Amino acid sequence: MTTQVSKAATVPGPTGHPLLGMLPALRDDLLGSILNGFHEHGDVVAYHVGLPRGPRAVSADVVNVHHPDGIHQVLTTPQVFSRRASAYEILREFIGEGLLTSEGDRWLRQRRTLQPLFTPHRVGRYVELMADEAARVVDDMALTTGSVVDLYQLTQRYAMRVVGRALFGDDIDDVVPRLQELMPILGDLALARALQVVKLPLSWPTPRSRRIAGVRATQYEIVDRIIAERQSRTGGDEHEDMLGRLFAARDPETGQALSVADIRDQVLVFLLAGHETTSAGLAFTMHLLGRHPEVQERVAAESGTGNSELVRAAVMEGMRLYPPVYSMERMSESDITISGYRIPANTKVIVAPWVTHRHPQFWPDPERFDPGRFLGRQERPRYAYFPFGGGPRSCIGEHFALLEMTVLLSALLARYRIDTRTERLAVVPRVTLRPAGEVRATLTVR
Ligand code: HEM
Repeated sequence: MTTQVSKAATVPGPTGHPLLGMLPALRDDLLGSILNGFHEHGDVVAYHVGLPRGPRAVSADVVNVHHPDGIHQVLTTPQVFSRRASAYEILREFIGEGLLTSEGDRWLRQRRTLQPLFTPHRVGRYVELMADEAARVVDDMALTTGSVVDLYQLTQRYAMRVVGRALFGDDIDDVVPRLQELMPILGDLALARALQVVKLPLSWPTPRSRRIAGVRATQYEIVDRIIAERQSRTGGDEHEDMLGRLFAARDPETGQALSVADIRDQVLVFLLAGHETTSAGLAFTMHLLGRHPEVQERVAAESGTGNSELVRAAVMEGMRLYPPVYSMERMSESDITISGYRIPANTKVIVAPWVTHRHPQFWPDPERFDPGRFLGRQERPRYAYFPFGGGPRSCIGEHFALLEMTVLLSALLARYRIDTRTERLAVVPRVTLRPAGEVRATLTVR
C-alpha cells in the first residue's frame, strides 16, 4: 500500500480546458466526470482545476482515490488526511461546532460522550417509535389504487418526525416546514461560500454574510425554542429521548457534561445530518424497487414473514447505487504515497462512494440493482462499500439510519406496490446527494 514517496509515480488524470482545467467539467457534471475519470485513469486520478500553474487560489490539483485500500488509508489516518480547509469548515459557519463539524479535543470529548447513545442496543429502543411514525405516514396517505405520489416528500416527512421524536420525545410537526424551508437556502449559501476564491470573514457586512447570519439566527431560534419547551415539560434530563440523554451524558474519561451551547449545536447537527441523508437514501431505494418489480415482490414477501434481512439488503443496495454522502473530502498534511502514486502535502483528496460503489472489481455488473449482493457471506474489502464513511469520523447515526429506513420500507411495502417504471430519477450532488425534484411513483394497494 504505502511505498517510498521518492519512487512513486505522478497521479494521472484528464487535462480539461486550457485555462480552467477540469473546473467546467466538474461544475457541469460532477458525478459523470469523476466516473469517467475512474474508467479512463484508474484507482487514483488527479483533476487539475484552474490555471495550469499559479498560486493555490487559482490553480490546484484535487486527487480522487477509488481503490478500497487507498480509501482505508485516507479515512483511517486522520493525522495525514485531515479535514482542514474542507466543506466542514464552511458548514461550521452555519451550524456551529456539533459532532459533525468540531475538531480536535472538542470533537473527541463530544464523540466519547455521544457514542454510547448510538450503539445498536440503545438505538434498538427507538424501533417502536419508528414503527409508529412509519404507520402514521403510510396511513396519512390513505391512497386509492393508482395514485401518484412524491416518495421524497413522504420520506422527508417521516425522517423529520422520527428524528424529532427521538430527540425531543415529541413531534415537532410545527417546525418541520420551517426547517425544510431553510434546508435549500442553507445548501445554496454553503455552496456559494465554498466557491468563493477569497473568503471574507463573516463579520464583514456583505449581503451574503447578512443572509448567513439570518439563517443562523432562525435556526438557533427554532432549536432554542424546542429545547426550552422540552425542558419546561419534563425538567430535562430524566427521559429516554436523545435530548434527555444529551443532558445526562458524561464524558466517560472526565465525567464532564456537555455545555448548553454544545447541546444546542448537537441538536442542530442531528436535525440536519439525521434527516437529509436518510430521506434521500430511502427515496432512492424506493425508486429502484419501483423499477424492478420482481425484486420488489421478493423483498415484500420476505418482509411480510417478519424477516427484515432482505429489506435491509435492499436499502444497502439502494445506497450503493445512490449513496446520500456521495463523496468525502480530506487534505493531505504531508507528502504521501497511495497505490504507488505520489500525493504532495496540501492536496485536496476525495474518496467517493459514488465511484467506488461501482468499481467492477468488487461489484460485477455494477449498474444492476441486486440486493442479493448484501446477503450471506460477503468477500469484499471493507472499503469497497462505505456509505457511512469510516475511521474515527464515521457516521455515528449508522445503526439508527439503517433501522429507520428498514422500518419505513417494510411498512410501505406491506401496504402498497411501488411502480416507477415510467419515471426518471434525476439527482443533484449538493452537500449531500439529493433528488433533483419530486421522486414520483404510482402506488397500488396490495
Ligand atoms: C442514510 C443515512 C446516513 C448516511 C448515508 C450518513 C453518512 C455519513 C457519513 C459518510 C459521515 C462521515 C463523513 C466524513 O467522513 O467526512 C457521517 C457522519 C456523521 N453522521 Fe451520518 N449518515 C446518515 C445518517 C445519520 C443520522 C440518522 C445521524 C444522526 C442521528 C447522523 C449523524 C452523523 C454525525 C453526527 C456525523 C459526524 C460524526 C463525527 O464526525 O464524529 N447521520 N454520516
